[in-house]
Parts: sequence; C-alpha cells; structure tokens
Amino acid sequence: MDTVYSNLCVLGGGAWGTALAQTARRAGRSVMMWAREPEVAEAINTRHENTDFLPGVPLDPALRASASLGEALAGAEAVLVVCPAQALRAVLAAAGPVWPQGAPMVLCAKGIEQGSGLLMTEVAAAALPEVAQAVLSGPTFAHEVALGRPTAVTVAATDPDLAERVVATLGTKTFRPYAGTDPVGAEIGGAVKNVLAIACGIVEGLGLGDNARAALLTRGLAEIMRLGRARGADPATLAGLSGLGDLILTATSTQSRNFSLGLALGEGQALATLLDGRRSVAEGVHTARAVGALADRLGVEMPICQVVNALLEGTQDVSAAMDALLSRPLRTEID
Ligand SMILES: NC(=O)c1ccc[n+]([C@@H]2O[C@H](COP(=O)([O-])OP(=O)(O)OC[C@H]3O[C@@H](n4cnc5c(N)ncnc54)[C@H](O)[C@@H]3O)[C@@H](O)[C@H]2O)c1
Ligand SMILES: O=P(O)(O)OC[C@H](O)CO
Repeated sequence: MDTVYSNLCVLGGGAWGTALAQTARRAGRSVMMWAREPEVAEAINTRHENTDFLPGVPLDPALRASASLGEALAGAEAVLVVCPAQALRAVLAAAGPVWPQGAPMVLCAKGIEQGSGLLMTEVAAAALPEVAQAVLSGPTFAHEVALGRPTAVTVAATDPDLAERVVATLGTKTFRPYAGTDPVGAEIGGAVKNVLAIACGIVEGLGLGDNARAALLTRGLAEIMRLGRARGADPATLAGLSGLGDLILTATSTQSRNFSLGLALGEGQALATLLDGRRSVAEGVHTARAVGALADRLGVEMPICQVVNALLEGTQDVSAAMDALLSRPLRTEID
C-alpha cells in the first residue's frame, strides 16, 4: 500500500479549506479545491489568493480550484471535507454521486448538527455509508497554518492505518498531525470548545477578570469531559490537542471568531447586528443549540453551554445568565 495520498480534493473554499490545501501543497501533494462561490475558485486560480475568506496570504500557484464538485473530486485519492458543520449533510449529498471510488474522507468541520444532535462522523456515515472516515481537529487558526507557522493537530480514525496515512500525507516540519483512534473524542472537543469560547468572550467583554476566565475554562473542560464520557470518548483525547488544546487557543484569542463574537456580546452589542451580513462562520452559535439539546437528551449537566444557548436564543439576558451560573449550588469539584 502507498504510504501517502498523492492527489487530494479539499471540499470547502473558506479560510480553513484554503489553509489545509496550502498545507497539503507544502507537503508535496497535488490539490484541487472545491469552492462554492465561482469567484473564490477564480481568485485562487488566477490571483493565487482567496481574497474573500483568507485575504493577504499568497497561495501556491499549483493549487487549483473549481466551483464544480465533479471537476474538483475527479481522481482524488482522499477528500478533506471543510465546509461549515450545518452544511455538511447537503454538501455530501451533492458530492455523493461524483465521489471518487474508494477515497476516504477527512472531516475537518467543528460542530454538531442542529436538529439531529449528530456529530460530523455520524452525519457523514448517514450520507455516504461506504466511505471511510478520519477526523482532523486541533488548535489551528487558519491564517497561521496557511503561513506555515508551527501547528499540531489530532488526526483520529477508528482504522489506525487510515489515521497514519493521513498523518503521512499532510505532515511537514511545521504542520504536525498526531494520530489517534478516537474520532468521537476529537469531534466533541472541537465542537464544544466553540461554545465555551463564546462564553469566555462574554466574560472578557463584561470585564469580569482573569480569575473568572480561568474558572470558566476549567469548568468548561469539565463539560467537555462529561459529554465525552456520555458518548464513549477517551478522556485522554479530550485533554489533548483537539480538546483542551483547542479550548485554550479559541477561548483566549481575539483571532477566534467565536471568542470575538462573545466579546462583542459582552460589550453590549446585539447578536443580530453581529451576524448580519457575516460571511465567515462562528460555529459556536449553531452548536450551542445542538449541544444544549444533546445534553438534555443524554442527561449531561452542561450549564455553561446551556447559558450560552439561552443568551443566543434570546431567552436570557447577560446579567440573568451570569446570575444563573453564579447561583449554582456549591459542590465537589470532580464529578
Ligand atoms: N478558520 C479557521 O481557523 C478554522 C480552523 C479549524 C477549523 N475550522 C472549521 O472549518 C469549518 C469551515 O470554516 P472556515 O473557517 O473555512 O469557513 P469561513 O468562515 O472562512 O467561510 C465560510 C465557508 O462556508 C461556506 N458556506 C457557507 N454556507 C454554506 C452552505 N450552505 N453550503 C456549503 N458551504 C457553505 C462558504 O462557501 C465558505 O467556504 C468550520 O467548521 C470551522 O469551525 C476553521
Ligand atoms: O475562529 P474560530 O473561533 O472559528 O476558531 C478557529 C479554530 O477552530 C481554532 O482552532
């Protein structure tokens, strides 16, 4: 068996799809991107820049893009799926008829599907049951990855050979994937940290201080651990790059769209204004509702995520939300 996938397709022309495509080129792979917007594909092909979603980063001129799924997927040996979480089902339904025979998918979106409460691997298994899956997740701001700054991620698959082959395909000196066999753990960390990043942004915007942020991060990790346990995840995965690592990054940096959105909310801006006309995705806004419903269904206590959901739904204001969190009964730390 070949040790790497030489020809890749990246489904998704946003910031992260572009950064991963650039990373794969840096690793020496042939890469074809699918961008939903023809003008994005055009800009990548002619200006070698994703002017809409990752402006200012020069791209490898050998990186090609198309707005046609059939053209983008033709001949791919593996497919990186990098669309927003809520669009995954529709994108895979459209890609199914032209999916390259035998090519596995690497799921790179971070979220939980609204309505179903399904993880990305579960949505993908329903859409394309024959296609093997890996999950790529971790602390990764697209801009830094695209520039080749040192970054480490988790690549998890139930089939260890698949995970190892994806690692070998994408790994470079500065992009360091670590193989794992717990995709569910990798997904839960990556999805829930976006909701917690909004919470940390709100705390920052309210000026509640560094102690409050540390408390929120740590109790937020406890929520990730509880949901992970209920879904059979390995706690070691949740404490690794795709869990704690990504929580630290996303919940403490204004580079994060989720943290920045929370910060603006905490400073008093209205959610509708913040979302109006926005093209880039803040996954936590969508996952908050999904994780709230999932926690209820599984009987998992996730008060921080529930409060973020109530805030975003408009059923609680910021001061009532803080009051709800601070009024919770005192209890043992480890549960
Ligand atoms: N940007 C990052 O730093 C980063 C890092 C790691 C993971 N991710 C994850 O990658 C996924 C994609 O995020 P991004 O940052 O690349 O996006 P982005 O915000 O840069 O761009 C939005 C993308 O979503 C696409 N899109 C919007 N609505 C769509 C629909 N209905 N159907 C199909 N596509 C649609 C747009 O075409 C565009 O490609 C998200 O789940 C995100 O959490 C992002
Ligand atoms: O900008 P955000 O908040 O979507 O975060 C991007 C990445 O998920 C960070 O790992």
